[in-house]
Amino acid sequence: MEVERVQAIASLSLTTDNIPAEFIRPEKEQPAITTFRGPVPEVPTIDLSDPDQENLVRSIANASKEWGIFQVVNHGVPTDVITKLQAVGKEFFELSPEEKEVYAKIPGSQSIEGYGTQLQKDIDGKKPWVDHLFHKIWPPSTINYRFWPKNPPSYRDANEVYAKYIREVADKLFTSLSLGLGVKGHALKEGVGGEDIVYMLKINYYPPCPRPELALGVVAHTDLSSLTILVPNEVPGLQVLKDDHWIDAKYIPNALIVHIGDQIEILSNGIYRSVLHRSTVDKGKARMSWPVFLEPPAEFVVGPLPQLVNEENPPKYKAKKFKDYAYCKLNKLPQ
Ligand SMILES: O=C(O)CCC(=O)C(=O)O
Ligand SMILES: [Fe+2]
Repeated sequence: MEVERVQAIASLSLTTDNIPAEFIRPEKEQPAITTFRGPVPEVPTIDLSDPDQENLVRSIANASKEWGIFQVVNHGVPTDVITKLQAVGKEFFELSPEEKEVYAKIPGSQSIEGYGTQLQKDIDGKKPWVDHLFHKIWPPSTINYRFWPKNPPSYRDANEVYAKYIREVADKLFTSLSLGLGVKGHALKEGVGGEDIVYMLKINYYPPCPRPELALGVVAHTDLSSLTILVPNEVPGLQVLKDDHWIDAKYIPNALIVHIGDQIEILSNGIYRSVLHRSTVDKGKARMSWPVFLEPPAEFVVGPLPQLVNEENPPKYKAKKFKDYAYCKLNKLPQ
């Protein structure tokens, strides 16, 4: 069966100024109705180059407890590395449909890697306004270059360079997050797989949408990962649920957006929170984002850190292999 890409639906919709009914969210989800417009606190921004280590640890820990999301600036990834990552991803999505389909997900495969569109509708029978490309960028032994676009030719180099820098940012985050829990600096990284952590890149491509007030890009969810480190483009759209309000994360050029994922919530026994978030779409411009999901290896068991569990603080989560956790979450089964 030929899969319908949202990008193709979007080009047809441009002439009709309407979108197919399966993209119209129920009112309880429509961004025009549910986005909070009052005065709102802002997603915290953290300067990763802060020489005051204690202050850095405190800010990261507070943001992860109160928000489960923060933006980082002065993170050490050079601007041109981010610009190239964005440029080659955008060039890929601007290729012809035939050229992109070469990288399509393999039907029936267990792997999420490849170019794709969410096929199953959600409980309301609705679809998200987004296409994507998934592929691993680290460790080298896990990479399948079959899913890395050959065009543009600099795609591979741009992604390899980004992977190298983003690992340094991740290490720094894991250390601060661990120290913020009062455990050894390496505890969280080791707790999600250490050097075997899988870096899964996703590119989200949200085509322009004639009725952005009715549709959603990615619907409300928390990430399965340990951490997610995301590069957005200049079109705002990320929203987070804070104190029961959906609020916009502002676009800060060259900042990276860090999400606490489910695995860090579990390891911290609920001290850090994985953030509920979603994305909206734009009428005139394509929004894009490049999240990298830092995932434990499939067979790796994640559970609350023993250092954080005692009689007063019993474990709030079961220890589970990551693949079993992911299976239950994706199939909406109890954990
Ligand atoms: O595009 C965004 O900003 C959010 C994407 C996202 O949450 C996801 O792909 O998991
Ligand atoms: Fe997400």
